[in-house]
Amino acid sequence: MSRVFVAGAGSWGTALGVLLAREGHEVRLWMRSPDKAEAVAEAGENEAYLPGVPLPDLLTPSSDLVDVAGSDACLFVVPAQHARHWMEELRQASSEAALPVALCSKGLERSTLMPMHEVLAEAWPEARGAVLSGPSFAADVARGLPTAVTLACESQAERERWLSLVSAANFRLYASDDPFGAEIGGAVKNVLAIACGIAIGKGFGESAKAALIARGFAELQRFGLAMGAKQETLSGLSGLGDLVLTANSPQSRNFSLGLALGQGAEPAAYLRSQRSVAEGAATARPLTEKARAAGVEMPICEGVAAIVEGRDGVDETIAKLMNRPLRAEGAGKS
Ligand SMILES: NC(=O)C1=CN([C@@H]2O[C@H](COP(=O)(O)OP(=O)(O)OC[C@H]3O[C@@H](n4cnc5c(N)ncnc54)[C@H](OP(=O)(O)O)[C@@H]3O)[C@@H](O)[C@H]2O)C=CC1
Ligand SMILES: O=C(CO)COP(=O)(O)O
Repeated sequence: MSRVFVAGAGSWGTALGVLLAREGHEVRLWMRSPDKAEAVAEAGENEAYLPGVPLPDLLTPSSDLVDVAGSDACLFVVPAQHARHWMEELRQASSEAALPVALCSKGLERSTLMPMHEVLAEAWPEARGAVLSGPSFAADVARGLPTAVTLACESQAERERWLSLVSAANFRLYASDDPFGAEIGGAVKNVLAIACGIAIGKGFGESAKAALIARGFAELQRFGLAMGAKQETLSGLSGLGDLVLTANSPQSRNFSLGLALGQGAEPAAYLRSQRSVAEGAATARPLTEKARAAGVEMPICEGVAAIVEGRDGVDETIAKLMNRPLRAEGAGKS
């Protein structure tokens, strides 16, 4: 039995906390609001983010960051744009402990264009980072449905510890030594899922969506390889696997955002109306900036960035994509 601190009590943090507590681990599920922690404890359920899932006795909701100090490991599940601040707070609360931290958030930091493991290295340098990412809707995992994800970490010993800590009967972990590749897949697929939602929202049909998935995956690979990710990671669970899940399901917040935009919703108003996070909206611009700086073309992601930031309309963006010069297929350069 281990003591695990789960930082972030949205749907994914809650589902992971429930999973670990069902496996017999002692879980602190941290949320920033003391009132919410009290309400969740009283209800025995996180009604706002994961309704209908009873919290096991071994899971304690808490708003106290100092609980991280006595923990054996930390799962970090705070949305990407708020990650740095809370990593710094956790560092302080843990007295700069060299704690194993599995990054479970999927996005790039807008102000620095950094993936989460680079943010962690700056904000909490003593922490021993790993990445947990793959096709896994919180509600599916909480219901105990069969799921498989990637656990990526450079140290083999650390990987093995994570595998034995987080694996459960219906939650299968595959090990990888490529944390950067695992993170890239999760960040890029969210942006591509918005594009697929837009296509369905516009009524373009399944053929258009399949084309976006295939050409979007070419973008994901181009970008990932240029950044040093491994091909096998990009075409594994955390890359292709998560793209297939997210780009095909209204259960995805990113796909749903795209669906609404395709049906005419105004991006900023839609995003303001949602309690849940659609990480692709914030990641689209840093992703395309990073790609441009590396000389990598990502026309679909560029289009999504322009739409979610209100720089271009859906119809103009689609016309630009369809009128690009004809070229050979393949991940290639463009
Ligand atoms: N849901 C899923 O199926 C999966 C999600 N992920 C990833 O997990 C991460 C968390 O997403 P998810 O659990 O779905 O989140 P949800 O959309 O379910 O909930 C949003 C969470 O963000 C918190 N939050 C909002 N603003 C802040 C802030 N300023 N500081 C700290 N916390 C804040 C909210 O807390 P509050 O209530 O206090 O506002 C709430 O806990 C994302 O990166 C997502 O991509 C990964 C795999 C699966
Ligand atoms: O990352 C996810 C599933 O793997 C969840 O996707 P959404 O954030 O789009 O809901």
